[in-house]
Amino acid sequence: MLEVKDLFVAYGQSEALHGITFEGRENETVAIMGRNGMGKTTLFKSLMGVMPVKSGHITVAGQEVTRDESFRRVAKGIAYVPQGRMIFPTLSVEENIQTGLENSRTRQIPDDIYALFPVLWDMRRRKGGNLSGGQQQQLAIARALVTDPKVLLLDEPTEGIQPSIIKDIAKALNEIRKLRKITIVVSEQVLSFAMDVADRLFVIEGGRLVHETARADTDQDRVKAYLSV
Ligand SMILES: Nc1ncnc2c1ncn2[C@@H]1O[C@H](COP(=O)(O)OP(=O)(O)OP(=O)(O)O)[C@@H](O)[C@H]1O
Repeated sequence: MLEVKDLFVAYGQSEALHGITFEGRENETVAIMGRNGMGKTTLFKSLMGVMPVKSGHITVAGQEVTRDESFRRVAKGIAYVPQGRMIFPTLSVEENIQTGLENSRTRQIPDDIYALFPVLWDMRRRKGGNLSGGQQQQLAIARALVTDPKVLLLDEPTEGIQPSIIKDIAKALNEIRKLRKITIVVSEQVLSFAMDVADRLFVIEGGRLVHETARADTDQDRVKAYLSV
């Protein structure tokens, strides 16, 4: 569903990704694990078209998106939940979700969104900025989902979120995949969360994927060693 082939990305003269290749299959969740500064955010920004690609290819459901602007990628089926969530603090929860519907014919929020995140229904008139970190994360996921993506990208969804809520987010991601059979790609530093949601795990280090493992075969100590400084 998502194919990434030999991706090179640079900040000016400084190359940050040195040939990333992986795929996310239909109805599969993959986790990209790595410490701060290893290239997770750069990878997600280049998948979403926020950062240009130097060379390589990105395809979604067989369609090339490598040189597309972000809004075209959304139309072709990618949705993005950025690091730090980036919700609109002064808009209501409902309005925040509707910003995801900007290019669709209806402003109607599909019922299954509130079924996935009942707390957002309870809070639909509140300002986004008044929600807790975990609720804002759910809001950011809801906003991404209304575009009906084939591929959902989440950059460090557990960052700054308390452990009990991390479990709720894992549950929601598993539910989303079950209902929609989409591809989910999540970047993470929390191994227990990745083990809860991902079918396959990759480790990124210094802008390269250095380790790949299926969940069932995961040597957790080995992955932890990559994640510790
Ligand atoms: N705006 C920038 N200009 C130059 N170099 C950058 C810039 N942003 C990131 N980098 C470099 O690119 C590399 C990858 O950074 P990136 O932010 O993708 O890492 P990350 O794994 O997402 O870390 P974090 O968890 O802190 O977001 C790092 O070496 C970083 O210093």
